[in-house]
Amino acid sequence: MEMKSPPSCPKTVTVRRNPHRKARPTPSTNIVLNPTPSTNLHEISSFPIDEILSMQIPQNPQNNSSSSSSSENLKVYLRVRPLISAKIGDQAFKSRTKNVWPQNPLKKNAVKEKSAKSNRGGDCITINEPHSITLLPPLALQVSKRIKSEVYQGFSYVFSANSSQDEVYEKMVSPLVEDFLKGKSGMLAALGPSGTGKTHTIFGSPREPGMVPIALQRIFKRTTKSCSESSSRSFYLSIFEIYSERGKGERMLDLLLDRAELCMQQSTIKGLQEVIISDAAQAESLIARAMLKRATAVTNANSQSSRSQCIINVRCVAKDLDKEDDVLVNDAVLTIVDLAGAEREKRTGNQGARLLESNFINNTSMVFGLCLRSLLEHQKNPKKQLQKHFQNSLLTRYLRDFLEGKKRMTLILTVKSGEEDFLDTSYLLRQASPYMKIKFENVEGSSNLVYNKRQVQSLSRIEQPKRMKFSGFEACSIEEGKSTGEKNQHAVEDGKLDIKNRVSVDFNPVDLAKRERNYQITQKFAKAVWNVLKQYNEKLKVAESEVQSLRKNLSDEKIRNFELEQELKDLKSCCNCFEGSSVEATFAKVDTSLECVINTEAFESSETAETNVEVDSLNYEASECNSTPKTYDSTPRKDQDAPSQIKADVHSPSLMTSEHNVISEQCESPSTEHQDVLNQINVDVHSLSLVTSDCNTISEQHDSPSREHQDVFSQEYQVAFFNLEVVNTSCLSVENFNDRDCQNGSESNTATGQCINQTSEIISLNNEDLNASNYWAIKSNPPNADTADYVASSSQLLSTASTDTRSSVLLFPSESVQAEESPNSSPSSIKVLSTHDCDISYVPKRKPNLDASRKPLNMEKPKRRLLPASSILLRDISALGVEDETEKPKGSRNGKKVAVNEGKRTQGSISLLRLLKNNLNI
Ligand SMILES: Nc1ncnc2c1ncn2[C@@H]1O[C@H](COP(=O)(O)OP(=O)(O)OP(=O)(O)O)[C@@H](O)[C@H]1O
Repeated sequence: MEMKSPPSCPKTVTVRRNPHRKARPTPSTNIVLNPTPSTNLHEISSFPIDEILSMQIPQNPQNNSSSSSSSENLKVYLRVRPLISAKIGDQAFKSRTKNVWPQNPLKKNAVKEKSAKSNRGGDCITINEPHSITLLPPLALQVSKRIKSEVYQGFSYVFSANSSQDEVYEKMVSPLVEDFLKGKSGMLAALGPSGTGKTHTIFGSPREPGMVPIALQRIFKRTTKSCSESSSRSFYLSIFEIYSERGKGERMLDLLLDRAELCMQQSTIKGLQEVIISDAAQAESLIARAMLKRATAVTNANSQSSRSQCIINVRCVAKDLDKEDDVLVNDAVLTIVDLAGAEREKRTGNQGARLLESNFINNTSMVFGLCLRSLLEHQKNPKKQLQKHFQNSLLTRYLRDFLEGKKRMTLILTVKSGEEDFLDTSYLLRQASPYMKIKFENVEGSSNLVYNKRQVQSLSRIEQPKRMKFSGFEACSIEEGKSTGEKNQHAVEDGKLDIKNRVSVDFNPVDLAKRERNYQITQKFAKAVWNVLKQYNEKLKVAESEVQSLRKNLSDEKIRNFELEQELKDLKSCCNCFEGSSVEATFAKVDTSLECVINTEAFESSETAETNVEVDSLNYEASECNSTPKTYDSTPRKDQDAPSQIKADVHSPSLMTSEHNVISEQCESPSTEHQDVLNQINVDVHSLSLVTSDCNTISEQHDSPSREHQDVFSQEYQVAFFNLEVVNTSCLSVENFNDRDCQNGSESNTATGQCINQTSEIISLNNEDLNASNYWAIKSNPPNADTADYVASSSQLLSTASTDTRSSVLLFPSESVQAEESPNSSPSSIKVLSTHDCDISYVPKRKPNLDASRKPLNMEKPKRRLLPASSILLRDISALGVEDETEKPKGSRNGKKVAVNEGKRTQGSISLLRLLKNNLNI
């Protein structure tokens, strides 16, 4: 929308009450009429969804340690038992055969032959590197069964036949012991065929102590160095075996308590005696005595073959809380299991009860292997349920947490490298090689034994927000949490798991990492959404301010448009205004002429009297015709405001100022055609005394909409001073012109009456002081009784003043009033106060010089006829019975200015002179 400048108007006519309004600058937004996108706002960045989803959750160092432990695969070590010479083997065989069941002579010979062959043959195991071996089948098998060599790798370490016990301990058991001393529970299990050195590795011999003695020595060696640790910890030793005698079921026997029968409830063993151990020697002694109580037997594979599963527990108990490090040391158990070696009947040649024992041993080994397999499959495919094979054996039930991957476990496979051991070795390695892929998701490793209190609190806090709404992914996590919670509940019922175990059950590292990542993503997402919403909110506020400013501009433009339309109307009516102004100018000229006539006549009529009137100047300031847009008409205006100001300055020894300001306002209906007329007449009269009389008359006319034409409300005060006789005599004639249709002019009349009163007072004072005779001729048009009262009161004042001064005042009602109101009212309104010394000042009615051709609409409305005062006077005089032969009202016709010919007197003046002469007896 483009703003158009208003049309140029004449300066003398156009009054711009509402000047140009410039477009308001919109606050801080550079808003224009055609709104464009604001440039001061930065563009809202796109939502960083990719950034959020691609973020990486930094891992907690503690979690890293735990994850390292949790991601630790099952450590599987391989130890190859050295080959024993035939001699030694024979001696051993001879010595062992004493303790075994009676052997079948045929089988006995067969075993001897095979052992002799194995001793003669080479090794079937070739250690490629510390982590892999190659299993070579015997030639017979290669030929007959086309069995090829097998490579097994992935072992944590492969101990050769030359490896010492210490080397095995350092590389395999020492980490467990260290963790144990740090509070981490762990298990070491020896698994392998019979006679491959499991018992030798675990317990050893006096000359070659096994892992348990070395561990005890290392444990107490460490504790004795630090008095604080020894004083704060205590170690308990318990040894029991699971034995199946003659296939009658499994039994749990306490080896430290003379093979006392034990029972298992859930995962705990009731009645198990724990012997506190204070040093390594004591522990070794206890272990030695326990080994003597263990069930062993002589088999063809081993002269002293273990017939039971032996479990040794070394438990560390923290005495008090280390307050300095704020570390809570809990119980840690180092579990070492010496399994009974699997036996093949062909090799062992067992029969009877021993064969039943072999079944039990093989079954236990098989369950153990099944548990590990199930754990491995479960870890590969979490949807696959973890088979509860552990329920099939006391051993696996006891080692449930380990076999379910909740606790760290280490396996050592023992094998023999003889050719006759190829099948057993191959079977073991085939079964155990997948175990190396088993991962222990064991948070217990980091938090089970030694963990921070704050960590427990943080984990508890993570568990709390169950009221939060989770997505589908987290809902699955919750379901998993519930399942783990149920499991944990069982553990609580068992009374075995402590708080660290419960924590490990509820929060595995994978779930925690996922939850942490989801939480971080959700938090980032919420922050990003919040930032975007804030940006949009700011942009919305700016847009609202723009809309408001645009609305304001629109309203301003509407107003301006309306004003321009009004000005256009004013301009259209301006032409008519010029015509009206000419009419008003004519009025003014007529008045001026009349004034001159009056004054001239006054001079002439007061020939005998000493009249001294000095009129320095009569300034008639031109009437101005200003078209003011004060009134808003929908119809073209025909008459314009015609404020006229007439100033008459009359210099005299004294200054008398009479100022009459008449302000009239008309609130016109759309049908109004005439506007306000403001006439102000300032008369400055130099008189004897300084008298100032201000009369302000305000009249308002409220025209009914039905009236089509309005009369011009005008007030004119014409003042003429006549100084009569000797002393100054002031004769003030005030003529108030009111239209005949002015029905609501009470205020103006009232004000006029007040003005008259004031003037009367002034005159009365002058009369009293100066003893002068004043002749007042006040022609007014009282439309109501109020004005009449004022006139009457004024007449009274004047009458009192005129008693001494022989003055007469004539009050003339307007002709129209006389005509419309009542014909009888005119005599009543005409009061001859005095007939003595009458000096008449008359003001003829003015009649606008309206040309019918130029204003046809005004033809219907009553014209303002300005009749000469002489005609009115003659009419009044005729009412008084004064004869005037030649009198004929000679008013202005058709608005023509009455020419004032000083040399020729009008009929009115002649009649007036006659009347004055008669009254004054001149
Ligand atoms: N690494 C080794 N060095 C020297 N001798 C060993 C080694 N391993 C085993 N032996 C000897 O082999 C024989 C059998 O060992 P061991 O009893 O430990 O086998 P095992 O696996 O426990 O058999 P079983 O399962 O029947 O109990 C023992 O006499 C033992 O001394």
